[in-house]
Amino acid sequence: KSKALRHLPNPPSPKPRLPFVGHLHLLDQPLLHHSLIKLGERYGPLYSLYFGSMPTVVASTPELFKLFLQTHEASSFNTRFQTSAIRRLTYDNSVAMVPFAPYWKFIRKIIMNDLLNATTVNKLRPLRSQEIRKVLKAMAHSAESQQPLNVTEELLKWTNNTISRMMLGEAEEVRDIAREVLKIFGEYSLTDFIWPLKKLKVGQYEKRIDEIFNKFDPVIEKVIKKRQEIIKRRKERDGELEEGEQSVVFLDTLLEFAEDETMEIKITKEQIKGLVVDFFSAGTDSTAVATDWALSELINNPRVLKKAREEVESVVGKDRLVDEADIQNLPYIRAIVKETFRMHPPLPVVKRKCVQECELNGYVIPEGALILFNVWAVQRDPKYWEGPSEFRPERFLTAEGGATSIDLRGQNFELLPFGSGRRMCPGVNLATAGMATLLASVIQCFDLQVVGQKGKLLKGSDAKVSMEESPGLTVPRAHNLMCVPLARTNVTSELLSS
Ligand code: HEM
Repeated sequence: KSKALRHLPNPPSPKPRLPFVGHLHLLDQPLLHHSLIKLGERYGPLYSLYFGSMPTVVASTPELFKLFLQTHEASSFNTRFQTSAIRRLTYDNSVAMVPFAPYWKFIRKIIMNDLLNATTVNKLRPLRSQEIRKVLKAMAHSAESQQPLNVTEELLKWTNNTISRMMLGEAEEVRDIAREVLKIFGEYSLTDFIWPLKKLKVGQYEKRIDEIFNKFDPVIEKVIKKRQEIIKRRKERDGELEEGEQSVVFLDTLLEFAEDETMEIKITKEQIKGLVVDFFSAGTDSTAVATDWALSELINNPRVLKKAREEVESVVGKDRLVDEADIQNLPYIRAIVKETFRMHPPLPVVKRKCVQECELNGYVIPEGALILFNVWAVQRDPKYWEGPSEFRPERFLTAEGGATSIDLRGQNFELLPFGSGRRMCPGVNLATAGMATLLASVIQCFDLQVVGQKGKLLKGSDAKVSMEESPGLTVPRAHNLMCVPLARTNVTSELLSS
């Protein structure tokens, strides 16, 4: 501790702290957020742990979130902690992980102004609509053949295809290898916390990282070469697009910036590759998992589904498919999205790193500490939410049916599924718009009949989906959502013939 703060304690901590593992043995639940809640019952809303040799501080009230992510963010909590898998597979250039330094500012500005800004995202609306139609088409096929559909898998394909096409102009090859990258990001690597293990490289973890890297790199190199050719040809035609060519491809934008002498920083190929991995890892599973939770809640809450369907039918009708532009007129659907993120944040524990020692609520937060914000706990806390374990979208609506002022943009500290502050998620609009459109389209076109574990259709009050969680990079439902959709509208037959 510095001299100025020496008189202050660290947040309370369990005793004893064991050699090498620190307090890791106390994480005795399969999911981190549940272990942290259990420890919080004993040590309060702000406490410290050692993950191996890594000092870790856990916070779990909106007031604390605000202190960390607003009051002290700029000076102390502006960076994240990265594992060795993330470092290697993002070419040590993940925008999500790099320190709060000129490169982060530069690339974050590009993301906000040139990639995920409203105009660019709008230009890609037809692409997103095509990808939603693919999901609906798979449902229509399943409805016709009466063969169960793995909806969870379709949703993952949907988000991977969407991000892949927006980013690279194509989907297939990169998508599969990107899934492997994500899988290893999600694995809990003890080698990163317990230093003797680092030397032993236990569990072949590092070897697998290298194998995945060696598989991923040539694929992305090939895509980059292809895009460079396309950019060259386009320049020769004075910027005119080829027949059927996508109007925006993020990779093209980035490659053009790399050639642009007037840019304040010259972005390198490694940095571009890092950003590609970032968008896959940040934007695919998270959106698919959240949508899966939402559909499951709708299946388990027929009252909510009925109300949502009434809204879609009165605003859009039955003769045309819901479009992303309709979402602004569907407040109940938007409330369903918020309620899903409240109950099932795909990242239940938001992580930051303390880069400068800091006093907070009478305690010292040490430099280098990993900070864990237990967003899941706050979003289910009866102190902040009435009937927190009930799926009730109405809580986000006024008496007149409009939206309340609580949103997902990091200003309401009791609801932070996308984080808050300077490093808040830049994909919040893209993710919520896509999710709302997909939900409204499914609600409009199908009834999802649930298939149970034994492969039989579940009927009446048995037609419920398990809400058990499973661990990973994001927190998905433990079981795949298997359904036989039942077509509700003529739009479905049009889907099959398209
Ligand atoms: C349901 C979907 C999503 C959820 C729940 C989610 C959640 C989050 C959270 C909690 C953070 C950390 C925020 C913080 O530390 O305050 C984050 C960061 C980030 N997200 Fe998302 N995200 C989602 C979708 C997306 C999408 C679609 C993209 C991009 C296409 C994206 C790109 C990023 C990036 C680049 C960062 C790092 C930002 C930085 O460090 O400056 N996310 N996201």
